[in-house]
Amino acid sequence: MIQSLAQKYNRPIPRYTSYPTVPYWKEVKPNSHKWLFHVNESYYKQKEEGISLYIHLPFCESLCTYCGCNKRITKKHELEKPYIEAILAEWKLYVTAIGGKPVIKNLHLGGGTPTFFSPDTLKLMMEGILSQSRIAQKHEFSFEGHPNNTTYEHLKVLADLGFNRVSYGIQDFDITVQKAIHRLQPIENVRNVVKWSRELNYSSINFDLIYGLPFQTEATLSESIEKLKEFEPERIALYSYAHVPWKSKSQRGYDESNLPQAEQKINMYWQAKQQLNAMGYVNIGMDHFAKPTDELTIARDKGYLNRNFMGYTTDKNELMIGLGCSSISSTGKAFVQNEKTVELYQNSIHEKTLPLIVGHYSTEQEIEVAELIKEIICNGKVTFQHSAFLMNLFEGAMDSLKEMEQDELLTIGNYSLDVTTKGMLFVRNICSLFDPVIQKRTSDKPQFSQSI
Ligand SMILES: C=Cc1c2[nH]c(c1C)Cc1[nH]c(c(CCC(=O)O)c1C)Cc1[nH]c(c(C)c1CCC(=O)O)Cc1[nH]c(c(C)c1C=C)C2
Ligand SMILES: C[C@H]1O[C@@H](n2cnc3c(N)ncnc32)[C@H](O)[C@@H]1O
Ligand code: MET
Ligand code: SF4
Repeated sequence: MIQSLAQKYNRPIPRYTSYPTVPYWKEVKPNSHKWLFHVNESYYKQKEEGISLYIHLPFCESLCTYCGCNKRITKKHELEKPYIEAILAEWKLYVTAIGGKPVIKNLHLGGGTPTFFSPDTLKLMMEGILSQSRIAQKHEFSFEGHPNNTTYEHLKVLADLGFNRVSYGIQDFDITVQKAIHRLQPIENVRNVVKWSRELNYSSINFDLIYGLPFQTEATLSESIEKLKEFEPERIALYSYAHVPWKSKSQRGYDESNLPQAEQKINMYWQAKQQLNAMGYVNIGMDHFAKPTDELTIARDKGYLNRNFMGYTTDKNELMIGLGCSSISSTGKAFVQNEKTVELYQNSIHEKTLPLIVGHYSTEQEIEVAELIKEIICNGKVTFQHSAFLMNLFEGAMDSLKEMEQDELLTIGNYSLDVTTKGMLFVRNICSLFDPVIQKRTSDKPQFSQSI
């Protein structure tokens, strides 16, 4: 049954970390005055609660061949200083435009590999950021650590600066898979970083895992999940491998016959889900798991689970400022993305101009669709009764919805939908029914990963 569903629904579909999705944004080289006007407007609405800050730190010493992130592979640590100087200069441009020290509620260092940077450089960067900000009382500061190069000093320096969450890229414990993805990562390294994180009182540890990597099977994935038991991470992101060789050149080296296909991926996910549930983890959205006491589970239960460019979050802030190359900023209805390469990013900052390459200002209808998609992908439950426009969308999708109901992916109510547990695996397909852009899409040009 689930096998035939794989064939039927496996299509290129966005991951819906925003709506509209980046390839469909309309503004090329957005005007920074107009963007900053939107930032100010959004900032004043949430001046007291605080904003989210994302800082992209792109360098990695070694290339993992599956990687779809924006990164620069290098061993030149002399690149660290000029990069953080640009980050601080970019923050200053925002602080000047806002005209005061913004309160920061959520802060995330992503990558690339933040722990490529020395603890001293990270400290310098964070002190620079925080000297021009106020930290919200109940703040969440997190970073992505690579188990192979995160040191006790990194964890200590960041904990002293207010960091209380850490996410480790695990991907897979299996040695054959690790060889195939060019990422040898002894479990001993994971033991060390987890032990230090606990000693330093990080309140939440996340593990990133991927299913669908070369040579993975249900059996190897099951063993890897067994292995993570000893670490008791509060959260687990179990991502579906996004095969996008037109975008990530290193993926072109994969022999596609070694990659698990859609049906096998579904089986892998399903088995991993059962295993994680048996260990006490709760499903959150399409690819996250969390302990019942974790804030992510509480957010889901209380209905404030959110989704942004980093995936699922508990973050309620409307304004998210992204610093660094390729970073995305959003006010909820206006979006911009920065220059993608380190050089173009730094050049623009040296000229004291925001390095904006694309952007988008949503129409009222796009905001309605964005809210709808967020409800479906976060809560698996949605009503269309808010407006005639949404009711129309619902009616227009009726044939496909009925088919999905027959496939037990959802149940249809009175202008409402409920996604089933099985349907959560196909939630990108469900969302895409209400995405006019995808419905109308005719181009053969590859743009998104397959939905499974
Ligand atoms: C936690 C780190 C981040 C991950 N992704 C992003 C960050 C900061 C940012 C990001 N991810 C994507 C985009 C493009 C816009 C969009 O589709 O909404 C941005 C700016 C999507 C994306 N991410 C990956 C790929 C291959 C794509 C392309 C879209 C697709 O076809 O799926 C790789 C990847 N990065 C992260 C994850 C979890 C992931 C793949 C599952 C983390
Ligand atoms: C930030 C996280 O993004 C995930 N990640 C990076 N590249 C990919 C990809 N192509 N497919 C799925 N997940 C990916 C890794 O799990 C990493 O830890
Ligand atoms: N680069 C780190 C790792 O692979 C963080 C996650 S990937 C952006 O472990
Ligand atoms: S997975 Fe992490 S370490 Fe590996 S190349 Fe991507 S960003 Fe760098």
